[in-house]
Formats: sequence, structure tokens, C-alpha cells
Amino acid sequence: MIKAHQINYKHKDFHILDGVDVSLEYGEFLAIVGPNGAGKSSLLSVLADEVRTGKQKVLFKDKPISEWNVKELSKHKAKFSQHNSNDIPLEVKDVVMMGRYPYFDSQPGKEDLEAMNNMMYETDVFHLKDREYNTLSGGEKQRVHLSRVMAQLQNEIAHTLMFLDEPLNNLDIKHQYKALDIIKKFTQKANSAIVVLHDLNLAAQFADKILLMKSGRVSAYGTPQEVFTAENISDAYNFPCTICEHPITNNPMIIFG
Ligand SMILES: Nc1ncnc2c1ncn2[C@@H]1O[C@H](COP(=O)(O)OP(=O)(O)OP(=O)(O)O)[C@@H](O)[C@H]1O
Repeated sequence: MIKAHQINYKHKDFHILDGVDVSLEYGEFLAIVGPNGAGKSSLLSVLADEVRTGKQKVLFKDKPISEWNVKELSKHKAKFSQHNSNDIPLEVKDVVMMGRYPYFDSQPGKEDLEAMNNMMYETDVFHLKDREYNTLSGGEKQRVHLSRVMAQLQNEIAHTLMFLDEPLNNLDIKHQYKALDIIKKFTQKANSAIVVLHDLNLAAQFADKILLMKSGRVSAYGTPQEVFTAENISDAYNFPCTICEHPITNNPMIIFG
């Protein structure tokens, strides 16, 4: 799905990303974790072709992502950004419909309306559809953007890819699980997702692979069991932790302190 080799990204003398390799298969849920400033958002921006770093090529479906037709690409991949605008003078349903812009010229068709309604329902914002976006709470706004991004990838294309930068911000516990369930179900249909997460226990529970970053580099990569060792985590976060086995899922469970 996506392959990038030795990504380097510098600002003056500061290495934001330093020799990062990423490889993602169809159907994979990859969580990028690491402390503040580790380079997670920057890596996501490079992989999504929002930032170009020079010579390195990001291959998306075996073709350099920079060579894709922009409109065509927007039907294959979508990005949920960490900093969504707080000021969008539109109703909720119109914000979600923005995800369908690649599919119609002047008026949305039946499929666009269906995608909009289905995704508003999935993300629990359907009851807010006629509200002014600007009057919503932080968590409600997050769900509207998840709905928009999901609506963008409602199509017949096999193997689509979603980038999500901290999609759980402001969400209560039920909606955190609901959002991760939606993303997981999306990947179980042979689509892929790269998700920046801060909650390591949720990453352990939902992700197939973990990429742990520290200071612009990959400090560990593999399954949750491989990456979430006390040594790896304490080293990356400079904070002590103990690893147990989750009594129900058997995934690693991280207890800090
Ligand atoms: N355009 C830029 N110019 C200068 N420094 C930058 C730029 N973009 C990012 N950085 C720096 O690069 C580092 C990585 O930033 P990035 O936002 O990728 O981190 P992150 O891991 O997503 O952090 P957080 O968990 O806090 O969101 C930070 O120290 C940031 O200040």
C-alpha cells in the first residue's frame, strides 16, 4: 500500500525526521506512537504528500505519490488532521459533504447523500446534521471530521488508505472506542489506516503494527507485543512503566509510574 525508505526532513540544522522507513500492507492498522515532538505528525504529512522532503519517494500503490493525479488520489486516500478549523460557517451535514467534493461538480448525487448520511450515523453526529458546525463541542467537531473523512472514502475502490492524526482528541471514552472500531472495521475490509495515537493501551488493543518514534527516528517497529516492552517504552518516553497482559484481550497492558 505504502512504502517509504529513509525519509529525512530537516528544518535548518534540526532533523525532524531522520532515516525513517515505513511499509504498510493492505488491510493493516498501523499506529504511530511516541512522545511530544518525536515527529509523528511530520511523518504523517510526508506520507500523505502534504510535505515533500526532496529526493525521497513515497510509493503509494507502487507509484510515487507525487505523480498521482490529485483528484484521483483523493478517492484513494484521505487525511484527518490534528488541527481542524474551529471556524467553518456551515451546517454539520455540509461539512461532512465536503468529503464528497472529489465525486461531484455542482450538485451531490444519490451516492454522495447516502455516504454523507451513513457516515453521520456511524460517527453519531446524525442528530446534529442541521446544527451550525461552529456551535458544536470539541468532541462533536472531531466526530464530524471523522465522518467527513470516512465519507470521502466511501467508494468501490479496493484498498483505500486513511491517515488520522490524533483522532481521539476531545472524545469521551465511548466515542474513543467507537472511533477506533470504525477505523478497525475499515481496515478489516482490506483498506489500511495509519493513526497517530497517544494512548498506548488503545494502540495495543486495536493496531496490527506499532511504529514507536523518538527524536525523529524509529525506535521500535513491529506487533504490539514486540514493541511494547518496558525497556522500549521507558526509553522513548523517559518515564517508568510496567507491562502486564490484558486479562481479556491478552494484549500488552501498560501501567505507567
Ligand atoms: N516547519 C517546522 N519548522 C521547525 N520545526 C518543526 C517544523 N515542523 C515540526 N517541527 C518540529 O519537529 C518536531 C516534530 O514535530 P511533530 O509535530 O511532527 O511532532 P509530534 O510527534 O507529532 O508531536 P506531538 O505529540 O506533540 O503532536 C517538533 O520538535 C517540532 O517543533
